[in-house]
Amino acid sequence: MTKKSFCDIDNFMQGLVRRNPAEPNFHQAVHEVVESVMPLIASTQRYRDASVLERMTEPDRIITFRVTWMDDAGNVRANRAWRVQFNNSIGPYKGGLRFHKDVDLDTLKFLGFEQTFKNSLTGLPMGGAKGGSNFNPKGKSDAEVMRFCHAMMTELQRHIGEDTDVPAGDIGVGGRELGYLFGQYKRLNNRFAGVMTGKGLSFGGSAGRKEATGHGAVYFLREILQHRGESLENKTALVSGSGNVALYAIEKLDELGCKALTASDSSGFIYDRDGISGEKLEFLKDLKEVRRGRIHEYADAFGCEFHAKKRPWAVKADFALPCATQNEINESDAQHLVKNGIHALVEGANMPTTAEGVLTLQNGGVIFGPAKAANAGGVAVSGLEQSQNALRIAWSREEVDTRLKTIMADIHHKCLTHSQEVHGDIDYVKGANLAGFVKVADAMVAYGAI
Ligand SMILES: NC(=O)C1=CN([C@@H]2O[C@H](COP(=O)(O)OP(=O)(O)OC[C@H]3O[C@@H](n4cnc5c(N)ncnc54)[C@H](O)[C@@H]3O)[C@@H](O)[C@H]2O)C=CC1
Ligand SMILES: O=C(O)CCC(=O)C(=O)O
Repeated sequence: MTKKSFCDIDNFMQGLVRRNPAEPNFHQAVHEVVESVMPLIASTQRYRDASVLERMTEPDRIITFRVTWMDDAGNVRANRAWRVQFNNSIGPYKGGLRFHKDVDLDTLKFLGFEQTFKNSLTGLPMGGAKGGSNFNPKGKSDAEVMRFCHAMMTELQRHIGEDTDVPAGDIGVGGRELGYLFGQYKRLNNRFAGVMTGKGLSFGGSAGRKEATGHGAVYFLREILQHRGESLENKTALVSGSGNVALYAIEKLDELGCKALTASDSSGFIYDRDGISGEKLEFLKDLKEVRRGRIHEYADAFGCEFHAKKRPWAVKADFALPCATQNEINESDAQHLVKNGIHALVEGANMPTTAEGVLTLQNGGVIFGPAKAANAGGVAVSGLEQSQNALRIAWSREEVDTRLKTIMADIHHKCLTHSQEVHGDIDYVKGANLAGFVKVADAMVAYGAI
């Protein structure tokens, strides 16, 4: 009998789209990886024989469930939630939970798929997963969020465990939500175990986890620049978002001498020509982490520009760090960035640039740091939180930060060694995809046909 060959990208994608209709984000994420890894698969018999790509693009399991909770007015409400356990070849499933009105299976499949490669890049033993709900936290009271989280964990707890699946935060899931979720896990199971990361510092959380994704993205940018003999000092950057990733990217940029000029939320962006730093950054943290207010309040307080319903990509700067959400930089945004001479773009958010946007940036000579590599610092410190929980110890902030810097430098090095030269520059997209792929693929081959 002859064996089937799937080494044609279009053929492979047609099959994937047929099997997963109406999931454009998942198609986009897979296509980018397939383009990078297909030449390697074509030349590597053991990957072809083991059908690694077909298996890697099919989640191990998807759990769908209803979450019923009561709002403050006494109405019974129902939401849909999922956990996509994508691939546990190199470690227990690991990845965040997202609460946002637009969450659907397409979003969580693209995120779980990406997470598998990202977690592999960290060098730590973590598989890939993602979960969440179409629950909209906007405008909900603390008590409503608590009841929702408790109800969600009542089901989710059956499917997670420190050696099985370890969720964390993502959009709409921060310290408050993780506390409610972990508290309910502990109550239902009568055990205090490292089944979640991003926990509060007084109950098993790691120093530096809150800051890790934003700080890590800036460390990755610094690695890119250092490799070229350049630095962040006296430069400027555009940042989108004003949540967990954005706030700590702004903080680290400021610390390393680069002014963050912008921040945004779904209502628009602020443009502060003097840079977001000092008491202004503290105001923004309080506004977003504590008071949960809107971004225009920063402009009201400090007299800078607020652009309603706009994104910051037409402002001139040296670097861009999209840190809000997927596909927030399209082709036309990318053209603005190229026209304004942006030197490098590093993705803090997951897949914030459309496929056309990535091409435009790369063809326009912008150094492009993809999310899998650039924002891996968050999950890396989650991995360190798991290690600390398992050892029942707590490392200092300095210890965690040193390890984070080493991991980000190591990811940069892996990208370089796996990348190919395009347009006279290093292709970090190919480098990250290949480096992430090889480790997972080798483990899958070792296990045989399971
Ligand atoms: N929290 C983490 O450790 C990690 C997060 N990420 C990714 O970073 C991005 C941001 O996540 P977090 O900062 O954790 O979430 P967050 O909930 O703390 O902040 C999200 C930010 O994005 C903005 N936003 C959300 N949807 C938007 C939309 N449709 N249009 C414009 N702005 C929008 C929000 O206003 C907010 O400023 C996401 O893509 C997430 O998947 C990636 C790696 C780790
Ligand atoms: O810390 C984690 O487990 C997951 C972080 C995350 O969701 C991500 O890297 O996108």
